[in-house]
Amino acid sequence: MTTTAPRTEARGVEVRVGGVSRSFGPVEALAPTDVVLAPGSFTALVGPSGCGKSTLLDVIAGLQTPTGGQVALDGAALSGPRRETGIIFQEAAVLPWRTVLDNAAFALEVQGVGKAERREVARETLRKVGLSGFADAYPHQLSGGMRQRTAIARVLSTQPDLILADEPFGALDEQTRTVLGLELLRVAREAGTTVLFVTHSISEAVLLSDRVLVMSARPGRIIDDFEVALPAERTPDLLGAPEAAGLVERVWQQIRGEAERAMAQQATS
Ligand SMILES: Nc1ncnc2c1ncn2[C@@H]1O[C@H](COP(=O)(O)OP(=O)(O)OP(=O)(O)O)[C@@H](O)[C@H]1O
Repeated sequence: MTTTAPRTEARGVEVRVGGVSRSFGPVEALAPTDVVLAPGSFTALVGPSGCGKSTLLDVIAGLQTPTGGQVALDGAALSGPRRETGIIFQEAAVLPWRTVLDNAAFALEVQGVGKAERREVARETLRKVGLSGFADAYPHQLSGGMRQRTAIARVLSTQPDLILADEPFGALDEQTRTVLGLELLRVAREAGTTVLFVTHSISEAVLLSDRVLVMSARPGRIIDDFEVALPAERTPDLLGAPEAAGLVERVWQQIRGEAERAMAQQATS
């Protein structure tokens, strides 16, 4: 089973979210939110459905302009999408007509990197995600987990300083998502990348993260911030440890009322 690499010197970016809010017409998705993500940290964001998690991620990605407030990366105000930010979605973003290798190299191709160089980098990232043996395969020949690994390899090929992951393993079975989550944690730590990770699974949040942020029902705001005091080397059996089980329970207690509130909201809106 995959274990976690030791943390290296962080080369990730610092993310400073200052008073960021976002409305869609009359719908206030995100209430003014402040949060700082330390360089190289791995933070999970949990909260009830529709509370504004994806909205916050999109704002940090520069894909949505906040209604109020500002995002600063290493002190510089964010004004739109940037190539150093890698985004991983639930549905593996792979191009079916390209091989795994050329999918992994795709973002570099868009950036104008020459064929030999981008293929070399892509081979290296495929090795990191355990897909070297499938470089010449096409996505339809892969399992869902392998397709998501390909999408992750594509993001890693660009050597991002920030990875934003929006329920990246939500479509996968429990065992595969645990393996892939630990892989993502390992490669992010090796590279010192800052990660913000949205998940509906509290145990996944606890297993992978340094910190778990809990959002309220819409309009979303961060109502709790738990430090995950588990050993740096993460393995699935850690979830059985009393510290982890206790933290899962505390996060769940915090989220439960919000989930009920969100469901009541959705029933009436
Ligand atoms: N483009 C949009 N136009 C109008 N409303 C939107 C838009 N995007 C999001 N919303 C609304 O903003 C709120 C927050 O949505 P968001 O997708 O950020 O929530 P979420 O926490 O990521 O949800 P889930 O966990 O179900 O994926 C929801 O009420 C949603 O309907």
